[in-house]
Amino acid sequence: MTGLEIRLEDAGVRRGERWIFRHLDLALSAGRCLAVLGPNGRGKTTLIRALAGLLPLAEGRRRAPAAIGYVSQSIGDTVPYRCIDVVVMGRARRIGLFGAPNRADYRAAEEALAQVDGLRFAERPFSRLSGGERQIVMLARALVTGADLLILDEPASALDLANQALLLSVIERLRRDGRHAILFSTHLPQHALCVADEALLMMGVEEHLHGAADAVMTEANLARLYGIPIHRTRVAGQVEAVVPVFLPADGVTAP
Ligand SMILES: Nc1ncnc2c1ncn2[C@@H]1O[C@H](COP(=O)(O)OP(=O)(O)OP(=O)(O)O)[C@@H](O)[C@H]1O
Repeated sequence: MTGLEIRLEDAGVRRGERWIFRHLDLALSAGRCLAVLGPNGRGKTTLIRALAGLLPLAEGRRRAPAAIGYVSQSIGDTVPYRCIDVVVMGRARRIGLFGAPNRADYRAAEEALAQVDGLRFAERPFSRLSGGERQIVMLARALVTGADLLILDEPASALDLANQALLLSVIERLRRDGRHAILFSTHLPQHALCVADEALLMMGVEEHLHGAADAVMTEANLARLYGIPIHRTRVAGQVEAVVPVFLPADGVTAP
């Protein structure tokens, strides 16, 4: 374990006159993984940007390490570089303002791409990748920072099922090494159940349910969070899926 910790105390962020969240307390240390859940527009990205130090708090306190591996939700499609160069940019803190990346930086970038099964993208222009492919490259860029704290905004939003599994295995491996703290937002509650120790449910501007993922993500809490009936169902061994309950209006079900 390291002394790594990110912490928010009684934190609030306002957009104009409107509070996005208030009175939010959060602490995450090395070896832990926290998932942030909430419906569209509830404030997950706002919280993540505040945690990453990209948005100021209107009230409360933030304590965070200087180095953060951050993957944003929106990834520009105008970046004219090869993917390997995009990943190397994650070394900027190590390289320094006036330095140039060396062979070791490129080797580290290749290793990071290999970790996410993305080596095949290395020479391709980032701007010509699909949304999911870009997400994979940006994950490699967060890994290559060497930062102990990773903050990932909906890292699975564009990933197919195999790459979702790959992402979860990367998160799980980082969590288990005891050096990293990982915080991610998601619209896929089963991802939280798979790899997160803790979950934060953003129920409302001033209501945040935070606790052990399994304990806080009850069907009742998830139903209240999303405003629809939700089932947690065991699909394989300890693995659980979380599904919305949807019945077609005409009562027809698939054969
Ligand atoms: N730059 C901005 N100026 C004003 N309001 C903003 C700005 N960015 C976001 N908001 C508002 O803040 C609220 C929270 O947005 P945020 O992007 O944090 O939600 P989210 O939970 O991440 O949503 P989603 O799941 O759809 O990505 C939304 O109502 C949004 O319209």
